Amino acid sequence: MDLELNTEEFIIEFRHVCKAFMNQRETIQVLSDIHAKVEAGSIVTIIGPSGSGKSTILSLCNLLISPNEGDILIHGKEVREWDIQELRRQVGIAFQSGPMINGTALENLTLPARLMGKTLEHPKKYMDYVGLPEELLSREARELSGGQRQRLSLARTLVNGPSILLLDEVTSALDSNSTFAVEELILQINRDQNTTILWVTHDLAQAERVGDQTWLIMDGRLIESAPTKLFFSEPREKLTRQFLDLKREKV
Ligand SMILES: Nc1ncnc2c1ncn2[C@@H]1O[C@H](COP(=O)(O)OP(=O)(O)OP(=O)(O)O)[C@@H](O)[C@H]1O
Repeated sequence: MDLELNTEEFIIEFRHVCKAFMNQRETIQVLSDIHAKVEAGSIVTIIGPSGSGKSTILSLCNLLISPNEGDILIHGKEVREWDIQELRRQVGIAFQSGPMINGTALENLTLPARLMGKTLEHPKKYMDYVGLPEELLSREARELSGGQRQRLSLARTLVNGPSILLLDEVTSALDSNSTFAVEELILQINRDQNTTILWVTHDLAQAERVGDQTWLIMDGRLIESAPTKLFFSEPREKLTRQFLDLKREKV
């Protein structure tokens, strides 16, 4: 993995970002005036009700979709000014479903390197990182269990040595042991390489365990952004207190 230490203070900046989706009948406003900064090397956990716009925030950061209004700066440069391949090398993304191409686990793992015209030197290292046995490399990716596929997907994201990692519910398909192992792995990557992480999760305990900063998104708005410990112990906003109370009642 490349070791690229970030030296700037803020690695991601959202400047009054709005996103709407249009279908034939209507325009659906999904994000409204998201204005926030992310410190280099930090882990931001993003929580909020289903459909509130959390995944949309991630998709904007590596230009899977574009904002309708506002700017998103990555390393100080607006996303739409980036060379798309370079942006996606810098900004890795991993999803809950761990989508795979047809082929072996090795072919999946080496895909990002091959797309960059490179060879992946030590595939076993990545398998070790994510707690998968080397023997799985020769297996068809579609034959792997959901949990194994997720870990492979995460390993594949790490191959380019991204300075930013976007994680969308990456542990929700895993059992609790695997969840802790993957969390530990992600924290290790964050520590070792100063990787900045935006981590969408439904699991409040996880958000509290792993976050430096936590954001609550509701109805496409950033309701509260605070250091994680404070966010959970002394939330400022009434909506945050209500959301946390509701979620805790359900546990
Ligand atoms: N490509 C799209 N076209 C139209 N609507 C979309 C599109 N992507 C997302 N949406 C809508 O935007 C809203 C926010 O979706 P998003 O996936 O960001 O929410 P979320 O907070 O991540 O939800 P969940 O926690 O359930 O994953 C939803 O109403 C969703 O239906």
